[in-house]
Amino acid sequence: MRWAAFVESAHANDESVLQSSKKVAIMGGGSFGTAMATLLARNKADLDVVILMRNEDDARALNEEHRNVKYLPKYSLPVNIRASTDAKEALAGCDFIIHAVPVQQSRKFLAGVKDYIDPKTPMLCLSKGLETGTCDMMSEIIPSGLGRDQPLAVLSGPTFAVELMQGLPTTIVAASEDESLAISVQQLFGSSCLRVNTSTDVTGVELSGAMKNVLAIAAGIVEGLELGNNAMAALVAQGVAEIRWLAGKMGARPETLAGVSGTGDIMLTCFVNLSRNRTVGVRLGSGETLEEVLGSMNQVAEGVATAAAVVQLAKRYRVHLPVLTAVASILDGHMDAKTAVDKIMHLPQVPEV
Ligand SMILES: NC(=O)c1ccc[n+]([C@@H]2O[C@H](COP(=O)([O-])OP(=O)(O)OC[C@H]3O[C@@H](n4cnc5c(N)ncnc54)[C@H](O)[C@@H]3O)[C@@H](O)[C@H]2O)c1
Ligand SMILES: O=P(O)(O)OC[C@H](O)CO
Repeated sequence: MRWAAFVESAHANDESVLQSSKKVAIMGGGSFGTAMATLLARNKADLDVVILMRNEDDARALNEEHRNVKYLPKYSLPVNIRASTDAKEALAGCDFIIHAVPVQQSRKFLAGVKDYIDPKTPMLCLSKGLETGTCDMMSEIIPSGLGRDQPLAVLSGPTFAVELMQGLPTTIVAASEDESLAISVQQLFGSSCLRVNTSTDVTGVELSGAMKNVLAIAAGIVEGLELGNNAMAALVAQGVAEIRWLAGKMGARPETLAGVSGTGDIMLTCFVNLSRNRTVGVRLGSGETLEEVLGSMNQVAEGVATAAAVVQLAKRYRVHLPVLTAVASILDGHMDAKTAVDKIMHLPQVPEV
């Protein structure tokens, strides 16, 4: 992560990508899709920012009231944001298409819209998680769902949607195997309230964004069980190591895991009550069932589905992940939270390495 003033960059504060862009579509009209749409619309007042929604009533409400009434009702949206339920119209002629559909629904969703997407249009993915069954990352789901390679960047970091809406200072990482695309994303989104760090470590950025959601559920469980601050700090440190062990074996770079999209997002999601994944954990630790928790939420907590994929990957890559595996066991009902803590505390005493 390089925030130093002395870092020379030929691209620093270059707004040419933003200036040449005329239309951007966002697939998925939830809280994060809406927040990132808002940043773009604020960056350029005559940019056509269209959110592709499923529900006619939600789209009409957004167009009439300039608010996302379901997910971010308190915030008024810039007038150059509009909603559409017509995928063909929304996705035609875009400079960029942003993907903000939850991970488990993405493959099917993409197969349904692929014919309306120009194969040359860069896709920018905001979704964080792993697909159950396949264990695929979004950088694998997107080409598979579209049935072709598409220019792709993934965006991940400590970025609560509501704080973006409030214009609070935020940093995100844009990762692409194509460095010039990552730089384009930086130029498109960069502003006085959003720093965009570029990276070519797609695997590192995606895996840390996906696995931190599982760790945040664990942190929430510790909170809900009232196990104290010592336990919380030890749990998160152990979880960070487990993410490093698995992601490292899968090709992630250590400096990515230590950076803003790794440690930064882990700290945010594990320690701050705005996190939906942490909230799931708090409620489970307080004695609610998973059915009760999910039944009362109208937003996605990606860590719930990703936990099972992490267990499969741990087996595939032969790494022992006691904390992340325990989360999956609690979620699938094989173990209660107190037993999981007891089991972890009775693991063999080990050297700190
Ligand atoms: N909210 C945040 O602060 C935040 C921050 C960073 C990343 N993310 C990630 O962004 C992704 C989206 O999260 P969100 O917060 O916008 O979720 P959300 O729960 O607020 O909204 C989900 C959106 O997806 C749509 N959707 C659900 N199933 C769909 C389907 N089958 N087809 C089409 N659309 C469907 C819903 O209608 C809704 O508009 C997640 O992967 C999340 O982890 C969220
Ligand atoms: O609310 P959560 O737990 O889905 O977390 C949102 C973002 O991923 C935080 O960066």
